[in-house]
Amino acid sequence: MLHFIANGLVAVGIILQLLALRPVRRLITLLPPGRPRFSWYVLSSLIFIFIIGYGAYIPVFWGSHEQFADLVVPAVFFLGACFVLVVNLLSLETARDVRYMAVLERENITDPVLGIYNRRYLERRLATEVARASRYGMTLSVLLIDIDHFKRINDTYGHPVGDVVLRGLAQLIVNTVRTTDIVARYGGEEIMVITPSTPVKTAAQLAERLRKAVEEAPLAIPADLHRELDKMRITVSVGVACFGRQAVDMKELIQNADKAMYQAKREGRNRVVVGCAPDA
Ligand SMILES: Nc1nc2c(ncn2[C@@H]2O[C@H](COP(=O)(O)OP(=O)(O)OP(=O)(O)O)[C@@H](O)[C@H]2O)c(=O)[nH]1
Repeated sequence: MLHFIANGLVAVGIILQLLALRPVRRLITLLPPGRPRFSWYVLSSLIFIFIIGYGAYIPVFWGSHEQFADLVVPAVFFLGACFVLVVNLLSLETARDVRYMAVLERENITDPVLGIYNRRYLERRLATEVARASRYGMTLSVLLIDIDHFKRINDTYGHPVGDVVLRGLAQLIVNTVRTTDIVARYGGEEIMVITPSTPVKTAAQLAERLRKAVEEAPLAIPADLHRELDKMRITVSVGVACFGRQAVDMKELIQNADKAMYQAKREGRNRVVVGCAPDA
């Protein structure tokens, strides 16, 4: 009887270890290549070695379980296998939760139409950048970009085409600015670019480069949205503002960018207006 229990515990331990390999395999597919993934490969190799060890135990100690104390080792083997299985299942569940939370967090800060950061993130990030610029005496500029006569596009071709144009513009801006710049939707058809550690002269040059890039690169319109229209030319008006004497906080920075952008509209659109002194 003892002999049966001992070998039974070890045999179930083998099955549990084999089952424990499944969550490890799934976990590995969730992880990007790198050290954690490699570590899980190492762990699955260790489980293989355990399985071989368990398998070897049965024939080696066959018939040697005569008293109750002889069950200690098989019991430890069994509990060890339970432990490995539970840890692997929990690790998989945790990895899935973390991944899900990362997706939620990304969705929470992303505009669903434009695919860039949303207003919530913009405000949080701008507050951080203003605090950093103020604390370390660094330069900080923002660009407010608004599509000219966007209402006409919506009215003529419909809102879905308007959405595609907005998305195309957002992508063009993301591709034109530095990776350290932050591109976010400020409002309806307004996009803001935060350019940390950037003096007004450089920000103005970037604004002009963006304006020109938009003017020169017609945005593609998918055939299923509009049969006759495959490309759309748009222009933008850009307001530039900088942190410093004329804007001592986030509110003033946004106000100045807004004022400069509306001045660009008044002056005929498709232009850049810099709303701060050249030495800022
Ligand atoms: N398709 C689409 N349109 C939007 C979205 N958000 C705002 N709009 C539209 O953007 C247009 C903004 O129009 P206006 O503020 O009058 O400005 P405009 O026609 O661009 O003219 P100017 O800015 O003066 O050059 C409105 O028609 C809004 O409905 C959006 O997410 N998708």
